[in-house]
Amino acid sequence: MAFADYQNEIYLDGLRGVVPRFPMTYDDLEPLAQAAMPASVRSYVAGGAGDERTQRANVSAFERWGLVPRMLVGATERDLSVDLFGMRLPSPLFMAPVGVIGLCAQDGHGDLAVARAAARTGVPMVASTLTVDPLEQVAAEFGDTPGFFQLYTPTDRELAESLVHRAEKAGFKGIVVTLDTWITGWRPRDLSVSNFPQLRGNCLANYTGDPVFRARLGKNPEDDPQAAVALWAGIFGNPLTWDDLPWLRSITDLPLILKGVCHPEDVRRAKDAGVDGVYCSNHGGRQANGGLPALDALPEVVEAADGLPVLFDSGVRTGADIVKAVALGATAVGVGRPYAYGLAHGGEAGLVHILRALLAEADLIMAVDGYPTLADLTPEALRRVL
Ligand SMILES: Cc1cc2nc3c(=O)[nH]c(=O)nc-3n(C[C@H](O)[C@H](O)[C@H](O)COP(=O)(O)O)c2cc1C
Ligand SMILES: O=C(O)C(=O)c1ccccc1
Repeated sequence: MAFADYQNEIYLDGLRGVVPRFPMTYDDLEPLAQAAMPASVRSYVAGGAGDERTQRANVSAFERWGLVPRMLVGATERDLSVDLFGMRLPSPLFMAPVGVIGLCAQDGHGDLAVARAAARTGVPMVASTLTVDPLEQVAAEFGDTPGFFQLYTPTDRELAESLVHRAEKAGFKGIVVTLDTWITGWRPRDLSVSNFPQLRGNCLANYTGDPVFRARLGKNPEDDPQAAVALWAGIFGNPLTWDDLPWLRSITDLPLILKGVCHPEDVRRAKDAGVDGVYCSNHGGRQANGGLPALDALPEVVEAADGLPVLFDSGVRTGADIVKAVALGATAVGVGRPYAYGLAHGGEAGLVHILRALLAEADLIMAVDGYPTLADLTPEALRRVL
């Protein structure tokens, strides 16, 4: 089935008097989703670092590129599939790791809903270390869609290894190590309400259920949740350096991807260290304000990667954005807030809708503009608008 068929489905429903339940644009979705979230979750999800200029710039960076249509191509059938670490995926789209996504669902089990949406759509989930439900239960919902585990590397190496080996055993197909969040950025929205969800004991199941974590705690986390949070806060952030990479590489044979890499020299060093992919992202503008939009870092990252897969996120809001990121060389393109909002507003069905809408739009743009495959989408397809 082509992704564009979603459009036909919606118009055919209309002939039966059925109007879509979910919004068709991010701008329409955002306020509805925010209204559906408790205030503490809303500020955490919506907010970013500083005055959020980088967060906004991530989005507006896409407006400075325009696709040039090609005619008489006959792009009646499109192929959006990609090869990623030897796996064939139906499209380049994936769901970026969002800690606290669990709390975005009305029933408080959003991680499981995301995993089920991944199974239904073929859009992979990168599951955060910070989930309401443990990684084993999340992975059990993936169906045939590959899933990736995002590691926040704790300072305790034995705990890090335990998390990675549990992820392997649970069937995850790759480990994404996030490098830009060993310390939390300055986030005025969360600071103004003095609320950081994890410090209130949320989304720590991967830790509290871990044998190494429990041994370190020396008692049942259930008996002393405050002690568990204190231990978590003490070991959460590991300021990794290049010297740690051989160890990280040695603890898994799964594809290893480094997230937060935006400088070409860092890409080259990552390659030398034997990683399988780099992930160009500025964490959706949540960590450091004043930064370059992630999209503007992408071309240099792709050049330095020199054939190594490049995952990308930060600011993707539309199908057009997916197409542009691919044209600039991304192998796979992630969304964060769009799917969190789809889930918050419409549950699993709302999330599936958002993914299908993004893919339908991307597919239809490739049809109209005459780029039938992702290989046709090169920087040549784009012009700078300003
Ligand atoms: C609420 C929230 C929580 C996040 N938690 C994580 C996380 O646990 N691990 C991680 O690597 N990135 C995390 N991110 C960053 C996303 O993976 C991604 O880089 C970012 O959301 C992309 O930008 P976008 O929201 O503009 O699409 C989080 C983002 C949001 C919005
Ligand atoms: O909020 C985030 O973006 C995030 O990934 C995170 C997770 C734990 C601590 C600090 C930030």
